[in-house]
Amino acid sequence: MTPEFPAPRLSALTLPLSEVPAAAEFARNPDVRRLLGSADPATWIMRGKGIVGLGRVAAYRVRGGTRFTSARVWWDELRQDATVYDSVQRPGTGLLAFGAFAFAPSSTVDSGLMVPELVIGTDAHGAWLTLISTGPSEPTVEDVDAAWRRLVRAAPAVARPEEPDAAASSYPTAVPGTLDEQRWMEAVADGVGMIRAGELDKLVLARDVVVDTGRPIELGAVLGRLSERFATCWTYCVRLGPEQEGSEQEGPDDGEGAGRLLGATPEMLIRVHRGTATARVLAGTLDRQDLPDGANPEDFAGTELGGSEKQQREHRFAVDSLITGLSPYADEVSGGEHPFILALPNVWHLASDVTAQLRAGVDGTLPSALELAEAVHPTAAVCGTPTETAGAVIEDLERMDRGLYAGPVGWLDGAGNGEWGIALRGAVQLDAHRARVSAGCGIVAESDPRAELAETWAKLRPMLESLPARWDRE
Ligand SMILES: C=C(O[C@H]1C=CC=C(C(=O)O)[C@@H]1O)C(=O)O
Repeated sequence: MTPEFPAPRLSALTLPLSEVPAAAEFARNPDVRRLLGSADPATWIMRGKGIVGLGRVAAYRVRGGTRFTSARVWWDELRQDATVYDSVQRPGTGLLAFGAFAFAPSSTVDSGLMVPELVIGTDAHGAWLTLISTGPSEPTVEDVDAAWRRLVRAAPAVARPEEPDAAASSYPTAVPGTLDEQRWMEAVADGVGMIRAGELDKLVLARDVVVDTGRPIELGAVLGRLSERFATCWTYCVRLGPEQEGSEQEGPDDGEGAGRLLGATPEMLIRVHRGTATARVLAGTLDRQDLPDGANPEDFAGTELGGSEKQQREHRFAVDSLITGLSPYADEVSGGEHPFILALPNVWHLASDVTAQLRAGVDGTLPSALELAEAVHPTAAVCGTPTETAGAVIEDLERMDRGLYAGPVGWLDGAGNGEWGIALRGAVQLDAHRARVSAGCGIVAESDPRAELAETWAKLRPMLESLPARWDRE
């Protein structure tokens, strides 16, 4: 596919936020959630820290089996030609792109990268701002000030979204997407049959629903709600371009926001910070709504998840697939032997944190976060074991193009650092007020279709409850 722009010549200037006069008020409380009211933000936020991108200076969109490689080639060219002035020098400073990649090589949905004009980042060490512009001349502090005034709408306080409507628990506006509930349970039963027949060990089957919120989706409110309620997840949002999945018309009249991917994922596919790779693998789920009256939540999760041989096995497949993908790039991979229980507001998961010290390749460079995302995607948390068999069975049984759901979403910088989550617990906007929301479940020999259906609702809930949110701007 032709790039939206060929790799342009870019210049980037990164400064500590405290050196940007126009950002003085924001710098006193640099919680990046305060930026969510700006137009069309790209986000990667956890506990109020992370990265927000505004505006765009370049984008690359691609489909097919070489989508990762093509995007890497484009990014390499762009970063080699760029002039970067970076006085902060931390992961995420200097040149940066947000990106999202389709789950399957056969997807007809675009994958790609997009480079924002302004990047505001915070980590444990402080806050910074990067202005990226086209052309070889160094951006000045005046340029940064002007871009801030043009692009940023900093709210005085963190978004305070309304509590969801009590009626929202019945999800009156969510209608089945590709398969209705009955047909999806039949697909799960078919999958269980194939596993029992020894055709594969594990399979992740997903389904989609379409939500019409009945009023324009207020993006800042939705992201604000997700990032507050799911503070320990990564709130992601990226729109690669105007003509994407769900666009019913082509060109500038596309439904507003069509193709935007957003959500709050608990699963870190791969993070690379200065030569160390980390991942948070999740598989094995328990709905918090299943907690019996009067039961102790920790004890219940410990017994039902930690003590379940079925859940542990489902989890092990996911960890093993991650380690297999990562091992060729690392001297040592550790973690995953003793899964822990991750408590989220809607569910508990079995979780493993895996760490690897990366090894330089034959060209003497360390693998980048995007290279590793390609190497480990798709893990058995979203596909199955063996990977190729599971991928083919998924296409056959789900009967849908997953699009960006369950693919890598995140960011990368010019030094190879980056964070790529798995696009779970999210939605793709179809137009101003409709979104497609997807969720899936790991299926093993003992899986029960009705229980798996209930699990998909538990995983759909975060988005379904967040979409209709309004933002109290007072
Ligand atoms: C595939 C999804 O979740 C994965 C991540 C955590 C737990 C999972 C499970 O227990 O099935 C899934 O592997 C999803 O949220 O759509």
